[in-house]
Amino acid sequence: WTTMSTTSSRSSSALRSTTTTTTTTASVIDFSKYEGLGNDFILIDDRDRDTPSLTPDASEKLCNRNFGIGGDGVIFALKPPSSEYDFSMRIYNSDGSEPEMCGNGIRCFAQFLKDLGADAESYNVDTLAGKIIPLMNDDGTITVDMGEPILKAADVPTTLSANYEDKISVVEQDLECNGKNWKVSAVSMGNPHCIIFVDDLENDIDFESDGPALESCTDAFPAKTNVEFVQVMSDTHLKMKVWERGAGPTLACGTGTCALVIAAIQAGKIPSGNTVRVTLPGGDLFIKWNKDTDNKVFMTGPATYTFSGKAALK
Ligand SMILES: N[C@H](CCC[C@H](N)C(=O)O)C(=O)O
Repeated sequence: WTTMSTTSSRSSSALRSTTTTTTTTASVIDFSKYEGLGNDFILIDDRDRDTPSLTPDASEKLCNRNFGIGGDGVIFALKPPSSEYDFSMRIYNSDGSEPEMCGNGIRCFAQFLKDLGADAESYNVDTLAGKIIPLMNDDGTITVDMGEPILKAADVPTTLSANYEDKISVVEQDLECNGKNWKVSAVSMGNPHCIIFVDDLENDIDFESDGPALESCTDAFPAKTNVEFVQVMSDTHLKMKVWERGAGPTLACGTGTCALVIAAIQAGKIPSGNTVRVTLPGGDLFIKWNKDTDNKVFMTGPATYTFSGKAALK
């Protein structure tokens, strides 16, 4: 893909014009855009590769909403590491950092595969958070087996002390950050989440200030963290706002929604055993934690194609 720009100049001695042609050659990539409750991703078909075809830096540039395509991250569909899997998924956040997993992203990933012609009902996907299994529902939603929550403090990772159930879970522990004292719960879904329960989402937090401060509170979260502020509406309905690690304020966070339901149950704010509706800025997700059986977390929600195109790599 080249742009031809010609400039002509007229020499003082003659009216001959000289044309110099400059060409700007940049490689061009094919992409598709998908979103899950407004958490939007650039999807790249790298199914013939083991590793992403784009660097974190190129991905960050593509996520720029003025100078690039725009997105909360770039997701790569890669060949599987073994016959145990159908595909591998890798993701870069919009700041170029690489998280272990992405809940809205894996639904978009599954829809992308379906639109590329894969016709399975479910997929075994290899991720940095382990095996994740999206199931395509007849109504167009996607239910994802997100695996088991990670509650052991050292594995989240968090330095906050464990204080619950065999002293492995971090539930409503004290943390001072951004000049405020917080009650923090810490859960990982492969990626770390700092969960804070508030009485009033709109008035109890200074989101644009508290969010980034907690995200980067590496004393408590050595790998930084996603931050979910949660208001309990009923035993089966929660409301949340999310400040994501490496992406900032997003309209939805699937792993964060799973994590906050786990934290709400661990903290005794809602009973276990139900499917919980979580209202995010971008819409609702439905979460079920099989706490007393296989300990797996299931998330159900939409994944929507928005557009495809070609983009210049800068
Ligand atoms: N920003 C997250 C990754 C994306 C997670 C979120 N978009 C989701 O839907 O789970 C992190 O650095 O852990």
